[in-house]
Amino acid sequence: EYYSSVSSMIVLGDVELELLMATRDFLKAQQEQLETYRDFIVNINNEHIMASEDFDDYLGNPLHAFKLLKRMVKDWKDLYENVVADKPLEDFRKKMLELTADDAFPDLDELRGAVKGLARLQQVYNLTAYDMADGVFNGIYEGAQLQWHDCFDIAVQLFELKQYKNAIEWFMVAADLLRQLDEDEKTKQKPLAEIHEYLALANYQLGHSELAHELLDPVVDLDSTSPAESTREYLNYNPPPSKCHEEQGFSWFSNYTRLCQGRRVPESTTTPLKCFLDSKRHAIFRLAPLKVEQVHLDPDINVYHGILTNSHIAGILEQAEEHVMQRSGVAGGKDKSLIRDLRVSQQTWLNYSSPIMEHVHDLVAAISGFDMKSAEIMQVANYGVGGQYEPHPDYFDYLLPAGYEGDRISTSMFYLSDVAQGGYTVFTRLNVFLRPIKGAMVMWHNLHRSLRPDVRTQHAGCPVLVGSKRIGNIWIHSGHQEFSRPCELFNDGEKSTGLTL
Ligand SMILES: O=C(O)CCC(=O)C(=O)O
Ligand SMILES: [Fe+2]
Repeated sequence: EYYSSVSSMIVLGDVELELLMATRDFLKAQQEQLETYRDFIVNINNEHIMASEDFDDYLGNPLHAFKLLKRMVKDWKDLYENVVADKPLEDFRKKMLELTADDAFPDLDELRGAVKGLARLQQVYNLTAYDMADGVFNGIYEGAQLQWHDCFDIAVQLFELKQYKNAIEWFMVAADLLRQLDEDEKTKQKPLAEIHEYLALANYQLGHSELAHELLDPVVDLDSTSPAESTREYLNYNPPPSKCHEEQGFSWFSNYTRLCQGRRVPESTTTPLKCFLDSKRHAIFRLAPLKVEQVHLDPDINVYHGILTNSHIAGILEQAEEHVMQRSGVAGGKDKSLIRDLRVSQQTWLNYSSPIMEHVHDLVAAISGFDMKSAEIMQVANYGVGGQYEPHPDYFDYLLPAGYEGDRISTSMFYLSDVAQGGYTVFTRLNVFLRPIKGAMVMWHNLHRSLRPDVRTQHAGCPVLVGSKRIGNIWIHSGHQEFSRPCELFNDGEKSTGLTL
Protein backbone atom coordinates (compact mmCIF):
# COMPACT_ATOMS: atom_id res chain seq x y z
CA GLU A 1 0.00 0.00 0.00
CA TYR A 2 1.43 3.33 -1.08
CA TYR A 3 -0.79 6.33 -0.45
CA SER A 4 -0.61 6.09 3.32
CA SER A 5 3.00 7.17 3.49
CA VAL A 6 5.30 9.43 1.54
CA SER A 7 8.30 7.14 1.95
CA SER A 8 6.55 4.27 0.22
CA MET A 9 5.39 6.60 -2.56
CA ILE A 10 9.08 7.12 -3.31
CA VAL A 11 9.22 3.44 -4.35
CA LEU A 12 6.46 4.13 -6.88
CA GLY A 13 8.50 7.02 -8.26
CA ASP A 14 11.32 4.58 -8.99
CA VAL A 15 8.94 2.16 -10.74
CA GLU A 16 7.63 4.99 -12.89
CA LEU A 17 11.17 5.91 -13.84
CA GLU A 18 11.62 2.36 -15.17
CA LEU A 19 8.35 2.60 -17.08
CA LEU A 20 9.59 5.84 -18.58
CA MET A 21 12.87 4.28 -19.68
CA ALA A 22 11.17 1.19 -21.13
CA THR A 23 8.84 3.40 -23.16
CA ARG A 24 11.71 5.57 -24.34
CA ASP A 25 13.62 2.45 -25.48
CA PHE A 26 10.52 1.17 -27.24
CA LEU A 27 9.98 4.42 -29.14
CA LYS A 28 13.63 4.53 -30.18
CA ALA A 29 13.61 0.91 -31.42
CA GLN A 30 10.39 1.50 -33.27
CA GLN A 31 11.71 4.64 -34.89
CA GLU A 32 14.81 2.77 -36.04
CA GLN A 33 12.67 0.01 -37.44
CA LEU A 34 10.44 2.44 -39.30
CA GLU A 35 13.54 3.98 -40.82
CA THR A 36 14.69 0.60 -42.20
CA TYR A 37 11.19 0.12 -43.73
CA ARG A 38 11.35 3.56 -45.26
CA ASP A 39 14.81 2.87 -46.73
CA PHE A 40 13.44 -0.35 -48.17
CA ILE A 41 10.60 1.29 -50.04
CA VAL A 42 12.74 4.24 -51.11
CA ASN A 43 15.12 1.76 -52.77
CA ILE A 44 12.34 -0.11 -54.50
CA ASN A 45 10.74 3.12 -55.58
CA ASN A 46 14.05 4.13 -57.17
CA GLU A 47 14.09 0.87 -59.11
CA HIS A 48 10.59 1.61 -60.40
CA ILE A 49 11.53 5.12 -61.44
CA MET A 50 14.36 3.59 -63.43
CA ALA A 51 12.12 0.91 -64.87
CA SER A 52 9.33 3.32 -65.82
CA GLU A 53 11.51 4.79 -68.60
CA ASP A 54 11.57 1.50 -70.45
CA PHE A 55 10.42 -1.61 -68.68
CA ASP A 56 11.68 -4.02 -71.35
CA ASP A 57 15.07 -2.48 -71.34
CA TYR A 58 15.19 -2.49 -67.53
CA LEU A 59 14.32 -6.15 -67.25
CA GLY A 60 16.66 -6.95 -70.12
CA ASN A 61 19.41 -6.49 -67.57
CA PRO A 62 19.83 -9.88 -65.88
CA LEU A 63 20.76 -8.24 -62.58
CA HIS A 64 17.52 -6.21 -62.52
CA ALA A 65 15.55 -9.34 -63.34
CA PHE A 66 17.27 -11.25 -60.56
CA LYS A 67 16.70 -8.46 -58.05
CA LEU A 68 13.00 -8.18 -58.84
CA LEU A 69 12.60 -11.90 -58.41
CA LYS A 70 14.55 -11.90 -55.18
CA ARG A 71 12.43 -9.08 -53.80
CA MET A 72 9.27 -10.95 -54.63
CA VAL A 73 10.48 -14.25 -53.21
CA LYS A 74 12.26 -12.95 -50.14
CA ASP A 75 12.48 -9.24 -49.32
CA TRP A 76 8.73 -8.47 -49.23
CA LYS A 77 8.13 -11.54 -47.14
CA ASP A 78 10.86 -10.50 -44.73
CA LEU A 79 9.39 -7.05 -44.50
CA TYR A 80 5.93 -8.43 -43.83
CA GLU A 81 7.23 -10.78 -41.15
CA ASN A 82 9.19 -8.03 -39.47
CA VAL A 83 6.21 -5.70 -39.42
CA VAL A 84 3.89 -8.36 -38.06
CA ALA A 85 6.36 -9.69 -35.49
CA ASP A 86 7.05 -6.12 -34.33
CA LYS A 87 10.00 -6.97 -32.10
CA PRO A 88 10.16 -3.59 -30.35
CA LEU A 89 6.48 -3.94 -29.42
CA GLU A 90 7.04 -7.49 -28.22
CA ASP A 91 10.02 -6.41 -26.08
CA PHE A 92 7.99 -3.51 -24.72
CA ARG A 93 5.06 -5.75 -23.87
CA LYS A 94 7.34 -8.14 -21.98
CA LYS A 95 8.99 -5.31 -20.06
CA MET A 96 5.64 -3.73 -19.15
CA LEU A 97 4.26 -7.05 -17.95
CA GLU A 98 7.34 -7.53 -15.83
CA LEU A 99 7.08 -4.05 -14.29
CA THR A 100 3.34 -4.08 -13.69
CA ALA A 101 2.82 -7.73 -12.76
CA ASP A 102 4.42 -7.20 -9.38
CA ASP A 103 1.91 -7.66 -6.56
CA ALA A 104 3.04 -4.34 -5.25
CA PHE A 105 1.81 -2.43 -8.32
CA PRO A 106 -0.94 -0.03 -7.22
CA ASP A 107 -4.53 -0.82 -8.17
CA LEU A 108 -7.86 0.96 -8.18
CA ASP A 109 -8.14 0.60 -4.40
CA GLU A 110 -4.97 2.63 -4.08
CA LEU A 111 -6.44 5.37 -6.25
CA ARG A 112 -9.56 5.32 -4.13
CA GLY A 113 -7.45 5.64 -1.01
CA ALA A 114 -5.67 8.66 -2.45
CA VAL A 115 -8.97 10.26 -3.50
CA LYS A 116 -10.37 9.70 -0.02
CA GLY A 117 -7.26 11.42 1.26
CA LEU A 118 -7.93 14.46 -0.94
CA ALA A 119 -11.58 14.53 0.09
CA ARG A 120 -10.55 14.41 3.74
CA LEU A 121 -8.22 17.37 3.22
CA GLN A 122 -11.02 19.30 1.59
CA GLN A 123 -13.33 18.60 4.48
CA VAL A 124 -10.94 19.26 7.33
CA TYR A 125 -9.31 22.36 5.87
CA ASN A 126 -12.42 23.78 4.15
CA LEU A 127 -10.83 23.74 0.71
CA THR A 128 -12.78 24.14 -2.49
CA ALA A 129 -12.20 21.73 -5.36
CA TYR A 130 -11.30 24.79 -7.47
CA ASP A 131 -8.47 25.81 -5.16
CA MET A 132 -7.21 22.26 -4.94
CA ALA A 133 -7.21 21.87 -8.72
CA ASP A 134 -5.25 25.13 -8.94
CA GLY A 135 -2.78 23.76 -6.40
CA VAL A 136 -3.59 26.55 -3.96
CA PHE A 137 -3.64 25.42 -0.34
CA ASN A 138 -4.70 28.08 2.13
CA GLY A 139 -3.72 30.78 -0.32
CA ILE A 140 -0.29 29.31 -1.04
CA TYR A 141 0.48 27.94 -4.49
CA GLU A 142 2.39 24.71 -3.86
CA GLY A 143 3.73 24.13 -7.36
CA ALA A 144 1.36 21.57 -8.89
CA GLN A 145 -1.97 21.76 -10.71
CA LEU A 146 -4.60 19.33 -11.91
CA GLN A 147 -5.91 18.99 -15.45
CA TRP A 148 -9.52 18.40 -16.38
CA HIS A 149 -9.09 14.63 -16.65
CA ASP A 150 -7.43 14.43 -13.20
CA CYS A 151 -10.44 16.25 -11.73
CA PHE A 152 -12.72 13.94 -13.69
CA ASP A 153 -11.01 10.82 -12.30
CA ILE A 154 -11.21 12.20 -8.76
CA ALA A 155 -14.90 12.95 -9.30
CA VAL A 156 -15.61 9.45 -10.64
CA GLN A 157 -13.94 7.86 -7.61
CA LEU A 158 -15.90 10.11 -5.24
CA PHE A 159 -19.06 9.13 -7.10
CA GLU A 160 -18.19 5.46 -6.64
CA LEU A 161 -17.57 6.15 -2.96
CA LYS A 162 -21.09 7.65 -2.85
CA GLN A 163 -19.72 11.05 -1.82
CA TYR A 164 -22.11 12.69 -4.26
CA LYS A 165 -21.90 16.30 -3.10
CA ASN A 166 -18.16 16.39 -3.36
CA ALA A 167 -18.25 14.43 -6.63
CA ILE A 168 -20.50 17.12 -8.12
CA GLU A 169 -18.04 19.82 -7.09
CA TRP A 170 -15.18 18.00 -8.81
CA PHE A 171 -17.24 17.23 -11.96
CA MET A 172 -18.02 20.95 -12.21
CA VAL A 173 -14.32 21.83 -12.01
CA ALA A 174 -13.53 19.15 -14.62
CA ALA A 175 -16.21 20.58 -16.94
CA ASP A 176 -14.90 24.13 -16.47
CA LEU A 177 -11.29 23.18 -17.14
CA LEU A 178 -12.38 21.17 -20.17
CA ARG A 179 -14.35 24.11 -21.57
CA GLN A 180 -11.33 26.38 -21.14
CA LEU A 181 -9.14 23.94 -23.05
CA ASP A 182 -7.76 25.24 -26.31
CA GLU A 183 -9.21 22.52 -28.53
CA ASP A 184 -12.02 22.36 -31.03
CA GLU A 185 -15.50 22.04 -29.59
CA LYS A 186 -16.15 18.66 -31.18
CA THR A 187 -13.44 16.83 -29.24
CA LYS A 188 -14.76 18.32 -26.01
CA GLN A 189 -18.32 17.26 -26.69
CA LYS A 190 -18.04 13.60 -25.73
CA PRO A 191 -16.30 14.05 -22.36
CA LEU A 192 -18.62 16.97 -21.56
CA ALA A 193 -21.62 14.75 -22.22
CA GLU A 194 -20.15 12.12 -19.92
CA ILE A 195 -19.64 14.71 -17.17
CA HIS A 196 -23.26 15.85 -17.57
CA GLU A 197 -24.39 12.29 -17.24
CA TYR A 198 -22.48 11.81 -14.02
CA LEU A 199 -23.74 15.14 -12.71
CA ALA A 200 -27.27 14.00 -13.45
CA LEU A 201 -26.77 10.69 -11.65
CA ALA A 202 -25.15 12.34 -8.64
CA ASN A 203 -27.98 14.87 -8.37
CA TYR A 204 -30.50 12.08 -8.74
CA GLN A 205 -28.86 10.23 -5.83
CA LEU A 206 -29.15 13.38 -3.76
CA GLY A 207 -32.88 13.51 -4.54
CA HIS A 208 -32.73 16.27 -7.17
CA SER A 209 -34.58 14.37 -9.92
CA GLU A 210 -35.69 17.42 -11.86
CA LEU A 211 -32.20 18.79 -12.03
CA ALA A 212 -31.00 15.36 -13.17
CA HIS A 213 -33.39 15.51 -16.13
CA GLU A 214 -32.45 19.08 -16.93
CA LEU A 215 -28.84 17.96 -17.15
CA LEU A 216 -29.54 14.93 -19.32
CA ASP A 217 -32.04 16.38 -21.81
CA PRO A 218 -29.61 18.63 -23.73
CA VAL A 219 -27.10 15.77 -23.99
CA VAL A 220 -29.69 13.48 -25.59
CA ASP A 221 -31.02 16.31 -27.78
CA LEU A 222 -27.54 16.91 -29.11
CA ASP A 223 -26.85 13.26 -29.86
CA SER A 224 -29.71 10.80 -29.75
CA THR A 225 -27.28 7.85 -29.86
CA SER A 226 -25.65 9.03 -26.64
CA PRO A 227 -25.66 6.57 -23.73
CA ALA A 228 -27.36 9.39 -21.81
CA GLU A 229 -30.58 8.19 -23.44
CA SER A 230 -30.49 4.92 -21.51
CA THR A 231 -29.52 6.80 -18.35
CA ARG A 232 -32.60 8.97 -18.86
CA GLU A 233 -34.71 5.87 -19.19
CA TYR A 234 -33.17 4.44 -16.05
CA LEU A 235 -34.15 7.60 -14.16
CA ASN A 236 -37.68 7.38 -15.55
CA TYR A 237 -38.26 3.83 -14.46
CA ASN A 238 -36.46 3.83 -11.14
CA PRO A 239 -37.87 5.82 -8.25
CA PRO A 240 -35.42 8.35 -6.80
CA PRO A 241 -33.60 7.17 -3.67
CA SER A 242 -35.65 8.07 -0.61
CA LYS A 243 -32.81 9.64 1.32
CA CYS A 244 -29.35 10.64 0.36
CA HIS A 245 -26.42 8.37 1.20
CA GLU A 246 -24.11 11.20 2.17
CA GLU A 247 -22.26 10.50 5.36
CA GLN A 248 -23.56 12.53 8.25
CA GLY A 249 -21.14 14.79 10.11
CA PHE A 250 -20.14 13.71 13.59
CA SER A 251 -20.50 15.96 16.57
CA TRP A 252 -16.79 15.96 17.37
CA PHE A 253 -15.91 16.89 13.82
CA SER A 254 -16.28 20.67 14.01
CA ASN A 255 -14.08 20.84 17.10
CA TYR A 256 -11.50 18.70 15.41
CA THR A 257 -11.41 20.61 12.13
CA ARG A 258 -11.26 23.98 13.89
CA LEU A 259 -8.22 22.93 15.91
CA CYS A 260 -6.63 21.30 12.84
CA GLN A 261 -6.91 24.69 11.15
CA GLY A 262 -5.02 26.21 14.07
CA ARG A 263 -8.01 27.98 15.60
CA ARG A 264 -8.73 27.78 19.30
CA VAL A 265 -12.00 28.70 20.94
CA PRO A 266 -11.25 31.88 22.89
CA GLU A 267 -11.43 31.04 26.58
CA SER A 268 -12.93 33.35 29.17
CA THR A 269 -10.41 32.42 31.82
CA THR A 270 -7.01 31.52 30.60
CA THR A 271 -4.53 29.78 32.82
CA PRO A 272 -1.11 31.37 32.56
CA LEU A 273 1.12 29.04 30.59
CA LYS A 274 4.87 29.42 30.78
CA CYS A 275 8.00 28.67 28.84
CA PHE A 276 11.03 27.99 30.97
CA LEU A 277 14.45 26.38 31.13
CA ASP A 278 14.75 23.39 33.40
CA SER A 279 18.23 22.24 34.42
CA LYS A 280 17.17 20.51 37.63
CA ARG A 281 15.02 17.67 36.43
CA HIS A 282 17.98 15.39 35.88
CA ALA A 283 21.74 15.73 35.97
CA ILE A 284 21.99 15.34 32.20
CA PHE A 285 20.21 18.69 31.80
CA ARG A 286 22.66 20.57 34.07
CA LEU A 287 24.69 21.97 31.18
CA ALA A 288 22.03 21.95 28.49
CA PRO A 289 18.73 22.81 30.21
CA LEU A 290 15.44 21.49 28.92
CA LYS A 291 13.46 24.05 26.93
CA VAL A 292 9.97 23.49 28.26
CA GLU A 293 6.78 24.96 26.81
CA GLN A 294 3.61 24.34 28.78
CA VAL A 295 0.69 23.94 26.43
CA HIS A 296 -1.88 22.79 28.98
CA LEU A 297 -2.20 22.44 32.75
CA ASP A 298 -4.22 19.69 34.40
CA PRO A 299 -3.80 17.53 32.50
CA ASP A 300 -0.29 18.77 31.90
CA ILE A 301 0.96 18.73 28.34
CA ASN A 302 4.50 19.94 27.78
CA VAL A 303 6.54 20.41 24.65
CA TYR A 304 10.29 19.96 25.02
CA HIS A 305 12.01 21.85 22.25
CA GLY A 306 15.24 20.93 20.51
CA ILE A 307 15.41 17.52 22.14
CA LEU A 308 16.74 15.72 19.08
CA THR A 309 19.25 17.15 16.59
CA ASN A 310 18.91 16.73 12.84
CA SER A 311 21.63 14.10 12.87
CA HIS A 312 19.86 12.11 15.63
CA ILE A 313 16.71 12.20 13.53
CA ALA A 314 18.53 11.20 10.35
CA GLY A 315 19.94 8.21 12.28
CA ILE A 316 16.53 7.18 13.60
CA LEU A 317 14.90 7.44 10.18
CA GLU A 318 17.74 5.51 8.58
CA GLN A 319 17.08 2.65 11.00
CA ALA A 320 13.35 2.87 10.32
CA GLU A 321 13.98 2.68 6.56
CA GLU A 322 15.67 -0.68 7.08
CA HIS A 323 12.35 -2.11 8.26
CA VAL A 324 9.34 -2.73 6.04
CA MET A 325 6.78 -0.13 7.06
CA GLN A 326 3.29 -1.51 7.73
CA ARG A 327 0.00 0.28 7.37
CA SER A 328 -0.97 1.33 10.90
CA GLY A 329 -3.94 -0.25 12.60
CA VAL A 330 -6.05 0.78 15.56
CA ALA A 331 -6.78 -1.26 18.64
CA GLY A 332 -10.02 -3.09 17.99
CA GLY A 333 -10.56 -5.90 20.43
CA LYS A 334 -8.26 -8.40 22.02
CA ASP A 335 -4.85 -8.34 20.33
CA LYS A 336 -6.50 -7.31 17.13
CA SER A 337 -5.52 -4.47 14.90
CA LEU A 338 -7.92 -2.93 12.44
CA ILE A 339 -6.99 -1.02 9.35
CA ARG A 340 -9.41 1.78 8.89
CA ASP A 341 -9.59 5.23 7.34
CA LEU A 342 -9.37 6.80 10.73
CA ARG A 343 -5.68 5.98 10.84
CA VAL A 344 -3.81 6.58 7.62
CA SER A 345 -0.09 6.18 8.10
CA GLN A 346 2.64 3.58 8.01
CA GLN A 347 4.71 2.51 10.95
CA THR A 348 7.53 0.41 12.19
CA TRP A 349 9.07 -0.29 15.59
CA LEU A 350 12.63 0.38 16.77
CA ASN A 351 14.21 -1.15 19.86
CA TYR A 352 16.83 0.58 22.00
CA SER A 353 19.85 -1.44 20.96
CA SER A 354 21.59 1.17 18.77
CA PRO A 355 23.51 4.10 20.33
CA ILE A 356 20.98 6.64 19.00
CA MET A 357 17.99 4.70 20.30
CA GLU A 358 19.74 4.23 23.62
CA HIS A 359 20.11 8.01 23.78
CA VAL A 360 16.39 8.45 23.01
CA HIS A 361 15.55 5.92 25.71
CA ASP A 362 17.67 7.75 28.30
CA LEU A 363 16.15 11.12 27.35
CA VAL A 364 12.61 9.83 27.87
CA ALA A 365 13.63 8.28 31.19
CA ALA A 366 15.23 11.53 32.38
CA ILE A 367 12.35 13.78 31.26
CA SER A 368 9.51 11.57 32.43
CA GLY A 369 11.14 10.34 35.62
CA PHE A 370 9.57 6.97 34.89
CA ASP A 371 11.04 3.51 35.10
CA MET A 372 11.59 2.41 31.51
CA LYS A 373 11.23 -1.28 32.35
CA SER A 374 7.61 -1.10 31.28
CA ALA A 375 8.18 1.08 28.20
CA GLU A 376 7.28 -0.06 24.72
CA ILE A 377 9.88 0.19 21.97
CA MET A 378 9.58 3.27 19.78
CA GLN A 379 6.91 3.35 17.11
CA VAL A 380 8.00 5.37 14.08
CA ALA A 381 5.19 6.50 11.80
CA ASN A 382 5.07 8.28 8.47
CA TYR A 383 1.93 9.97 7.15
CA GLY A 384 1.29 10.44 3.40
CA VAL A 385 -1.44 12.11 1.29
CA GLY A 386 -4.17 13.13 3.74
CA GLY A 387 -2.50 10.92 6.36
CA GLN A 388 -4.17 11.30 9.72
CA TYR A 389 -5.17 9.73 13.00
CA GLU A 390 -8.65 10.62 14.14
CA PRO A 391 -9.39 11.46 17.79
CA HIS A 392 -8.46 8.63 20.11
CA PRO A 393 -6.95 8.05 23.53
CA ASP A 394 -3.59 6.30 23.80
CA TYR A 395 -4.60 4.10 26.74
CA PHE A 396 -6.18 0.70 26.08
CA ASP A 397 -8.46 0.60 29.13
CA TYR A 398 -10.51 -2.61 28.91
CA LEU A 399 -8.84 -3.50 25.59
CA LEU A 400 -5.42 -3.84 27.22
CA PRO A 401 -3.64 -6.67 25.40
CA ALA A 402 -1.89 -9.37 27.38
CA GLY A 403 1.81 -8.98 28.09
CA TYR A 404 1.89 -5.33 29.19
CA GLU A 405 2.68 -4.20 32.71
CA GLY A 406 -0.31 -1.94 33.19
CA ASP A 407 -1.83 0.55 30.78
CA ARG A 408 -0.03 3.33 28.91
CA ILE A 409 0.67 5.85 31.66
CA SER A 410 2.40 8.36 29.38
CA THR A 411 3.01 9.27 25.77
CA SER A 412 6.27 10.80 24.58
CA MET A 413 5.84 11.83 20.98
CA PHE A 414 8.84 13.06 19.02
CA TYR A 415 8.36 15.12 15.89
CA LEU A 416 10.84 13.69 13.40
CA SER A 417 9.97 16.19 10.66
CA ASP A 418 8.44 19.58 10.11
CA VAL A 419 5.25 19.60 8.07
CA ALA A 420 4.77 22.28 5.40
CA GLN A 421 1.01 22.53 6.02
CA GLY A 422 -1.39 20.63 8.28
CA GLY A 423 -0.53 17.58 10.40
CA TYR A 424 -1.11 19.34 13.74
CA THR A 425 -1.57 17.28 16.86
CA VAL A 426 -4.81 18.39 18.49
CA PHE A 427 -6.37 17.68 21.88
CA THR A 428 -10.05 17.83 21.03
CA ARG A 429 -11.32 18.18 24.61
CA LEU A 430 -8.66 20.61 25.76
CA ASN A 431 -8.81 23.22 23.01
CA VAL A 432 -5.13 22.63 22.24
CA PHE A 433 -3.36 22.38 18.91
CA LEU A 434 0.34 21.77 18.30
CA ARG A 435 2.22 22.44 15.09
CA PRO A 436 4.83 19.73 14.50
CA ILE A 437 8.32 21.13 15.06
CA LYS A 438 11.18 18.88 14.07
CA GLY A 439 13.29 17.84 17.04
CA ALA A 440 10.63 18.67 19.66
CA MET A 441 8.96 16.12 21.93
CA VAL A 442 5.53 16.41 23.49
CA MET A 443 4.66 14.52 26.64
CA TRP A 444 1.55 13.94 28.69
CA HIS A 445 0.03 11.41 31.09
CA ASN A 446 -2.82 9.30 29.75
CA LEU A 447 -3.84 7.97 33.15
CA HIS A 448 -4.84 9.70 36.36
CA ARG A 449 -2.69 9.01 39.41
CA SER A 450 -5.35 6.48 40.37
CA LEU A 451 -4.44 4.78 37.06
CA ARG A 452 -7.95 5.35 35.74
CA PRO A 453 -7.95 6.54 32.09
CA ASP A 454 -7.89 10.32 31.73
CA VAL A 455 -10.46 10.81 28.98
CA ARG A 456 -9.47 14.46 28.68
CA THR A 457 -6.30 13.37 26.86
CA GLN A 458 -8.18 12.39 23.71
CA HIS A 459 -6.12 13.66 20.80
CA ALA A 460 -5.64 13.34 17.05
CA GLY A 461 -3.10 13.72 14.27
CA CYS A 462 -4.69 16.04 11.69
CA PRO A 463 -4.37 15.17 7.99
CA VAL A 464 -1.15 16.26 6.36
CA LEU A 465 -2.01 18.91 3.79
CA VAL A 466 1.40 19.53 2.24
CA GLY A 467 4.57 17.64 3.09
CA SER A 468 5.39 14.46 4.91
CA LYS A 469 4.98 13.92 8.63
CA ARG A 470 7.14 11.63 10.70
CA ILE A 471 6.75 10.98 14.39
CA GLY A 472 8.18 8.62 16.97
CA ASN A 473 6.06 7.46 19.93
CA ILE A 474 7.23 5.95 23.16
CA TRP A 475 4.53 4.71 25.49
CA ILE A 476 5.44 3.94 29.07
CA HIS A 477 3.19 1.62 31.07
CA SER A 478 2.02 1.96 34.64
CA GLY A 479 3.91 -1.07 35.98
CA HIS A 480 6.94 -0.12 38.15
CA GLN A 481 5.87 3.52 38.51
CA GLU A 482 4.53 3.31 42.09
CA PHE A 483 7.30 5.54 43.42
CA SER A 484 7.71 7.94 40.54
CA ARG A 485 4.01 8.82 40.36
CA PRO A 486 2.24 7.69 43.53
CA CYS A 487 -1.51 7.93 44.10
CA GLU A 488 -3.13 11.04 45.60
CA LEU A 489 -5.11 10.72 48.79
CA PHE A 490 -8.29 11.51 46.87
CA ASN A 491 -9.43 9.62 43.79
CA ASP A 492 -8.36 11.94 40.99
CA GLY A 493 -10.03 9.67 38.45
CA GLU A 494 -13.15 11.66 39.21
CA LYS A 495 -11.78 14.52 37.12
CA SER A 496 -12.84 12.42 34.15
CA THR A 497 -16.26 11.58 35.58
CA GLY A 498 -19.12 12.68 33.43
CA LEU A 499 -16.90 12.75 30.39
CA THR A 500 -17.46 9.85 28.07
CA LEU A 501 -15.58 9.00 24.94
O1 LIG B 1 0.29 12.27 14.62
C1 LIG B 1 -0.02 12.82 15.66
O2 LIG B 1 0.16 14.03 15.82
C2 LIG B 1 -0.64 12.02 16.75
C3 LIG B 1 -0.31 10.57 16.65
C4 LIG B 1 -0.91 9.78 17.73
O3 LIG B 1 -1.70 10.24 18.47
C5 LIG B 1 -0.54 8.36 17.91
O4 LIG B 1 0.24 7.85 17.11
O5 LIG B 1 -1.04 7.76 18.87
FE1 LIG C 1 -2.18 8.95 20.07
